[in-house]
Amino acid sequence: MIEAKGIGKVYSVKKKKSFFRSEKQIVRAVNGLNLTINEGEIVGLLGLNGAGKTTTIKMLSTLLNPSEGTITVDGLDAVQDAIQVKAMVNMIAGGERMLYWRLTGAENLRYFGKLYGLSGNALEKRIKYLLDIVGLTNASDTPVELYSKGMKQRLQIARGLINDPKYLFLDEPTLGLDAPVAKQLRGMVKTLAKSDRKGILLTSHYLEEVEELCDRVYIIEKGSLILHDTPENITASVVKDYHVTIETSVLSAPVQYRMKQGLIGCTLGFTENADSTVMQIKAPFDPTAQIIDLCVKESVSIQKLELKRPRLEDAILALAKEKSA
Ligand SMILES: Nc1ncnc2c1ncn2[C@@H]1O[C@H](COP(=O)(O)OP(=O)(O)OP(=O)(O)O)[C@@H](O)[C@H]1O
Repeated sequence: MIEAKGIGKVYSVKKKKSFFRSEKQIVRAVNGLNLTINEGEIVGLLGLNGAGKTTTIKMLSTLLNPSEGTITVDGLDAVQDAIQVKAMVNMIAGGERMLYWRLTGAENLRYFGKLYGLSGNALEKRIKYLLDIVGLTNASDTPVELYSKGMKQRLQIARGLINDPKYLFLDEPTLGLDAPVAKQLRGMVKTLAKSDRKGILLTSHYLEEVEELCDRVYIIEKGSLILHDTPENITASVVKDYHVTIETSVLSAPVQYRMKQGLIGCTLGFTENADSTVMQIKAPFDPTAQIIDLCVKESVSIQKLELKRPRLEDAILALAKEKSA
């Protein structure tokens, strides 16, 4: 398990006051953060730009020392035992950083493998295995500058796995990727956690991705934790309403009345068209089954039904609105 206790990071930056004078300024990027990542678990780290996500990941991956607090990785201290900890973690950033474009895919992995002390047969076997699992075997001898965005990102994943880390930090892994490529990558991330039992920390601005992948989510603002729970609980605690829009055969006034009576706790609105009625239902629970039952009972034919359930995105937007009010 990775356990961060009360971690903080303070940057000292020089700000120019005039042509001759500059002044030291303190930026508190992370402030007293507690966080855990277990094996086989995908944990999300969310926050607006500048909230402190990258700084947190850099501290967890030993690239930066915390100014305060402690980080342990399976009981080892990330500062005192940094060499052992480095071998157990790795980071994959989205976009096109951290790869050498003139080198081929295999050459990139060879370079990074050597940085982790791998060599000879063991390194070649690892490169072959990784290129295979990310589907780049046929492109292994092609320079990375000729790769598509999706291929580069798959190579990034292979690079992040070169030292077979137990814990992986993914900073915006699907940034700028087309929907099918992003979906394929999400599948890979799930397999890494659920089959290979790696502990994963993920930052992403795509909240649907976070909702799909993450077991737990930390939301930070200005370096401090504001919420920590499962995506389902966060959504349920902030957004209460389900919205159903249903288009049916024309509903007479008595049927509309019985619908209102039957859907206890729901708010209903009706719009009459020439040959159909559109019902809009708002409810603090998913009312779909009840609506269908009522339609069957009243011999009403359903032409279209659309359910909008509360989403993590709605919850985050509501939280942001609450904070700025
Ligand atoms: N090297 C640095 N020197 C000084 N200040 C920094 C440095 N790196 C980050 N900061 C500041 O620390 C704060 C947190 O930045 P950080 O990059 O960790 O946030 P983030 O949540 O990853 O943001 P984004 O989503 O934009 O990547 C910001 O105010 C940023 O300007």
